[in-house]
Amino acid sequence: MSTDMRSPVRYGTSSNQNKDDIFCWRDFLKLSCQPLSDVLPLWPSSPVDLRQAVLDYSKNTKFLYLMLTEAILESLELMDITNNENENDEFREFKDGSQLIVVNCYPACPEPDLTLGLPPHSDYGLLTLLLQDEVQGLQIQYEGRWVTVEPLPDSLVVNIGDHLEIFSNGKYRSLIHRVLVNPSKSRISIASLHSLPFNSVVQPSPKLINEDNPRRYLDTDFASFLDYSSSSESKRKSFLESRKFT
Ligand SMILES: O=C(O)CCC(=O)C(=O)O
Ligand SMILES: [Fe+2]
Repeated sequence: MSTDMRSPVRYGTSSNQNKDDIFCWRDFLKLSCQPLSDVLPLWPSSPVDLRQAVLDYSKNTKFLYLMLTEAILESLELMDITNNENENDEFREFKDGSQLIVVNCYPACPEPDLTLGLPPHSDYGLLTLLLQDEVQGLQIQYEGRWVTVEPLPDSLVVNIGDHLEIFSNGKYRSLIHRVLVNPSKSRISIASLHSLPFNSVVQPSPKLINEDNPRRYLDTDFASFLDYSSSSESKRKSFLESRKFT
């Protein structure tokens, strides 16, 4: 139950149990995935098949993440995927980035109207690949309304995170979402969060900035995110809002 946000294995309750005045109805296990050789021995050894299952899952989601990343870079005209020679710096950074597997459990809640599984937030990072079970709960904010993301068997939900909004200078928008709880059923979701390497500076791609498209976001890094999260300003404004030029 480490309070250190950089700790490679963390479990806990709510969103941030050290800071939250009111707890959310959620338990979580967070497993960092790199460098694998360092972190694997730190992952829980029980149940016995957990390490192998997470390992397989992280490799397969990373593969899918890279396919999506290539398509996104191509859509931004930053990469030509028909040309294999053209492995550019952007793609290399996306590939060498960090991956975090988050297992969320939202127990059945006798008074679901009094709490949330997770409060409204956007994900820190580039992309999140989310597997939800058959119980409803996830909602996204769309045109000022909360819209339920219906669970579809054998499918993943792909969420855009703050890094991709900053990197694309606002062409891709990170998505506000929240989780409701259920009066009779518990719900489990598994999120694979993909970010740039921990030490990199996230900034709008210089190739996307020109006179018609001026830079819209400040540079940012993981340390400033952690500082912001523990500051009092974070109660009033999201991290992403704090990175926008006004
Ligand atoms: O449980 C869900 O459906 C969403 C989880 C989530 O938003 C997160 O882990 O950041
Ligand atoms: Fe999220």
